Amino acid sequence: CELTVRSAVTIITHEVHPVSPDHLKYKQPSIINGRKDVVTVTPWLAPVVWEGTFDPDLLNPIYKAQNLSIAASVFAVGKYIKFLRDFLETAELHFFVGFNVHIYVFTDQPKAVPQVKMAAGRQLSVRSVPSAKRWQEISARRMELIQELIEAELHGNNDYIFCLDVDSKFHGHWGVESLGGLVAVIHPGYYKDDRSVFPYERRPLSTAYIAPGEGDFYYCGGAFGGHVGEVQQLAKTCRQNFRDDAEREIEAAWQEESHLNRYMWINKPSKILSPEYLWQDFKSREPEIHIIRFSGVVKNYAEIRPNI
Ligand SMILES: CC(=O)N[C@H]1[C@@H](OP(=O)(O)OP(=O)(O)OC[C@H]2O[C@@H](n3ccc(=O)[nH]c3=O)[C@H](O)[C@@H]2O)O[C@H](CO)[C@H](O)[C@@H]1O
Ligand SMILES: [Mn+2]
Repeated sequence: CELTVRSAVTIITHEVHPVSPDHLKYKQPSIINGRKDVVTVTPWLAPVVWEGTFDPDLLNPIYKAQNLSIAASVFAVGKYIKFLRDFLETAELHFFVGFNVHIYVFTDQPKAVPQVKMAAGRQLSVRSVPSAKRWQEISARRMELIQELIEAELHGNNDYIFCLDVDSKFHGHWGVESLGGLVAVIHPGYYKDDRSVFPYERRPLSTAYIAPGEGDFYYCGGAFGGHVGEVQQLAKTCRQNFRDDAEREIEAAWQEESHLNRYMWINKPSKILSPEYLWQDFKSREPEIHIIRFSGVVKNYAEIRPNI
């Protein structure tokens, strides 16, 4: 697992300074006034994105000039196909509007993929995947398929990728402020908790093990992303570690989410997205959440999953 450790220098050298169009008009920045109710930078100096920390009038022109392409992967296997229409329709309204977006749908029912009208510059591709008997397998196998997708198709064609749960909808702007080398989303369920109660994998036998007193945040398995090269590394490592665990007959507490948390503990994300970027519909709104951008729908697990 420690093979995954790469020096922070590799990540920092990826970052190119932003170039602004000349004479761009936008609100004057301040280092005095701004969000005071939340932390907007990690101890390793990665920004934490909250509403009010970025200016789309400044960011959009900077990124527009780069002619970026953003991929998104979403899996809709078995009964989860029913979530796909809302996911796709709301992505049209909120997810990287005005940019080149390529959504890859992985499903065992290609014919059931809904026809959703997409704006110019946006496209959808459907990939067939077999079904599986256990939801844990479907969820964890995403890492393997994401790695293969990046290696087979994305290098050179897409700059960034986000990997998203299908049982969710967009409700608000999700755009270029979310881009970064390695991007993690803070899980909405644990961000006020002490790390001792995070549901990390706690058995030392697993490659996803995180010891008591370790860990930064609890990140979501349902949304993560970054440069395609970074996500390839992440997916490859998590897939390999999941397999190594399987050989020892151990499955991490939250499957690929546990492996992702282990990966992000060593490979610190270069940008962190606040829980605005993955909320849950059943949770009541908290005062620091000024906007909900993406949120998991309420679902009946017993009814939609192939196993309990
Ligand atoms: C919001 C969030 O962070 N959710 C994570 C959480 O539980 P969740 O309860 O959100 O997991 P889930 O049931 O939504 O499964 C994750 C994803 O796998 C796909 N799927 C799953 C089952 C199935 O029968 N068909 C299918 O297509 C689908 O894209 C779904 O969104 O923990 C899981 C651990 O395994 C994943 O890390 C999820 O991403
Ligand atoms: Mn989910």
